Amino acid sequence: MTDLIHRPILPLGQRPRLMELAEVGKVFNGTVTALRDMSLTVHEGDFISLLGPSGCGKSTALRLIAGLSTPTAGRIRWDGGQGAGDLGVVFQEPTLMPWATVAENVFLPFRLRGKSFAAAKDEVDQALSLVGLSAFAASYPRELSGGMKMRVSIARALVTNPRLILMDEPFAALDEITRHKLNTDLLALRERIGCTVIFVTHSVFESVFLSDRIIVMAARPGRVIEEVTVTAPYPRDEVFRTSAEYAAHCQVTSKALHRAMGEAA
Ligand SMILES: Nc1ncnc2c1ncn2[C@@H]1O[C@H](COP(=O)(O)OP(=O)(O)OP(=O)(O)O)[C@@H](O)[C@H]1O
Repeated sequence: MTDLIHRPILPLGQRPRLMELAEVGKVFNGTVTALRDMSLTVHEGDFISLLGPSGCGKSTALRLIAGLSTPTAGRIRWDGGQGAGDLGVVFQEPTLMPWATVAENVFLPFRLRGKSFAAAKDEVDQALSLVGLSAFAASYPRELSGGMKMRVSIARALVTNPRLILMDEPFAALDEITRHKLNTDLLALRERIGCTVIFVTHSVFESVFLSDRIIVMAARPGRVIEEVTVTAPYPRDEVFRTSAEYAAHCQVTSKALHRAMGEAA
């Protein structure tokens, strides 16, 4: 079986640069400044959360990085250039094709590139195994719970072995227990394949649990206010979630978010 590449995750400060945003801005219709002057360097292995109130430009930033929208100012640059399959995207809705099986849904990024199912089967099997859904390859989305649908969406995002996975509030619509479980599983997945993630969330608790870097943003206009580093080591699990260390990081991040929300434009 072709292995999805395992990329080693180096300690913060030693990671090679993957891509960067340099003074990136987005103005809609010449009037709405969705994002102003965002600079961010992403390193291989980073788990970065974009955290902020509604309207601070989190989704806009993600869409710009995904190439779904073009900046009106600044530049986005990938070290070594950006190739096909370098990006995987997970949205809040799993956006699965209801008429296709789980395996066919995960195969989609390859189908769009003209690859046959037979040629991609190893990767599809392995992605499904990574999200714990091997037994459901032949099932249809309607047969799955909300959490399982989201796992399919994650498998689809990582099946091409992307250098960067973008996740836009993927667990926001799920109940808290499922959300905690998927948070833990996402970190376990990261340990196994060494992926780089940019994750959009409204939740201080979720951002601290998952990330080693939290970019705190403010609205009107959308902009970065400060960066919080979460130094707690990985792997993180339910023990970490109930630890004093976790509570302390949540407090620091919460204060940063309050500063961001209190700032005048
Ligand atoms: N296509 C668009 N046309 C006009 N304005 C837009 C468009 N997309 C976003 N905006 C505006 O840009 C600002 C930032 O929106 P964005 O969706 O990036 O924020 P967000 O932080 O992701 O918010 P939420 O947490 O509510 O999803 C908002 O004021 C929004 O109304």
